[in-house]
Amino acid sequence: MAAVPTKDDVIDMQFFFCPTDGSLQQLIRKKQNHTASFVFGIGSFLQKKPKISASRRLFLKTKILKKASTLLAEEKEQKKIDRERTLSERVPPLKLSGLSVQDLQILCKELHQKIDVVDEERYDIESKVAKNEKEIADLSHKIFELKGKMKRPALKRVRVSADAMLGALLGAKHKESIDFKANLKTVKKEEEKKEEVTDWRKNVDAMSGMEGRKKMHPYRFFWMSKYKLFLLRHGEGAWNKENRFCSWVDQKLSENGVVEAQECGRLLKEQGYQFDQVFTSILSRSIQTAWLVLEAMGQEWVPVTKSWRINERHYGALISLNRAEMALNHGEEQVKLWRRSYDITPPPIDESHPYYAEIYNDRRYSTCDVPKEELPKAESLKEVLDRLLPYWNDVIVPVIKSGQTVLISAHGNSCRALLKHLEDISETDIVNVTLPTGVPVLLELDEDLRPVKPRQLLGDQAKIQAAIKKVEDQGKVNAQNK
Ligand SMILES: O=C(O)[C@H](O)COP(=O)(O)O
Repeated sequence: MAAVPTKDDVIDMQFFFCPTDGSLQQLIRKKQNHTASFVFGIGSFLQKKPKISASRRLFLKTKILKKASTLLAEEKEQKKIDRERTLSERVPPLKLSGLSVQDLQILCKELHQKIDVVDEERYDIESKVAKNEKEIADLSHKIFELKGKMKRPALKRVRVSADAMLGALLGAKHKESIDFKANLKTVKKEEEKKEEVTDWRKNVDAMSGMEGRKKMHPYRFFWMSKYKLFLLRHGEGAWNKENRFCSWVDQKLSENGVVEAQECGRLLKEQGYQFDQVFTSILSRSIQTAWLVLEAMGQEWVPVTKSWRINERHYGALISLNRAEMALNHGEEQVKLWRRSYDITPPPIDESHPYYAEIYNDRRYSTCDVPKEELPKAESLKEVLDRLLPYWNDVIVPVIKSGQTVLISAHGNSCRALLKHLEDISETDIVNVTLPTGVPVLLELDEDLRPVKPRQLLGDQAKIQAAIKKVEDQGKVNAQNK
């Protein structure tokens, strides 16, 4: 029995800790009725006690996670038992004793025929699934391109009969025969029909609710890339290598990090990019990365502006701790919550923390646009975005809109926060965004700074995927501290 929940389960559990977000709770209840209602109950309980201290809340959350994990494991075990029981009912063991050679041959033939039929059905289903998946991917891509760029027509209430509702919920499937070839034909018919009605470009005004008002410029449907923006997570830092939460501790780049930054600069140069302004945090690893990139590009003269608002997320009391050890002590799911959730703030740093004095006595934090006492003591990703947005809007946006190409040499989580804002990523989906070190992210934006296409991580895609996985795995118990 698996004691540790799967990735999906973990995501489910993250939702439990957003008791103010009704839609997420519903999703959980749909997925894991039993566990969800248990945790939901405690979540509501927590909500009713706003004065609860952060450490107490953390303690309770950890307990809840453990309980939820046990319940999930029990559910899984139960499902396994049910599956085995169903299989033994439906597939009785073969009785071979007393059969002649001829009987055995006939039985073999029959079994082969059955296998052929099942195989054929499997093949048909797989093709249908692949076709649907492709269609979903195409539609998602279209949604991505359209998101935020057209006014959605106001939805009207319509009366739908129970039959029609059932049809809408179940699709055409409930009327179809189980002849898969016939189904494939049906799919084709549906597709042809869909193409007719979804050719909305031919009827742009009606579909966008624009009749009688200012017409959209036709090019709005081929949103042009007006600005290019580059985000960069600094090269590997000394503590990335040791798998410790580094955050506001001012670690320098590791040897590998230096190479990563230089390679990033060479790649950008090869691809012919030029920067007009660079923004960094006030942490050395992001500044060092910017310098190395500009040096490799031969663009050392480009102005570099620094702000604490671009700093890495403040990991509070977690600073300097080893992620794999934390996973061992608190569970991988808890570490993932701390690292990737949107609005969970880790426990705050206090004066007893070994790095408190080093951080807050550092002269650089006396130069910030907020008094030192008001600087964060721990931050969720949401809080990172809250402190980053004013700087983005007031300082960086005007530079980009003046036509300058900007590089933001920042950190894993300050980049994630900005991506969430620019790409309008949901609180649920941002959990799955992880950036590798030293890989430039190119965003192509329209005149209102909305992305016109998906972000591009520049470089060897296989290496980038492996690097992302490595960062994700840092929060696992057996993470190698290479
Ligand atoms: O602060 C750090 O240690 C990293 O730069 C970011 O860590 P994370 O990948 O655990 O968010």
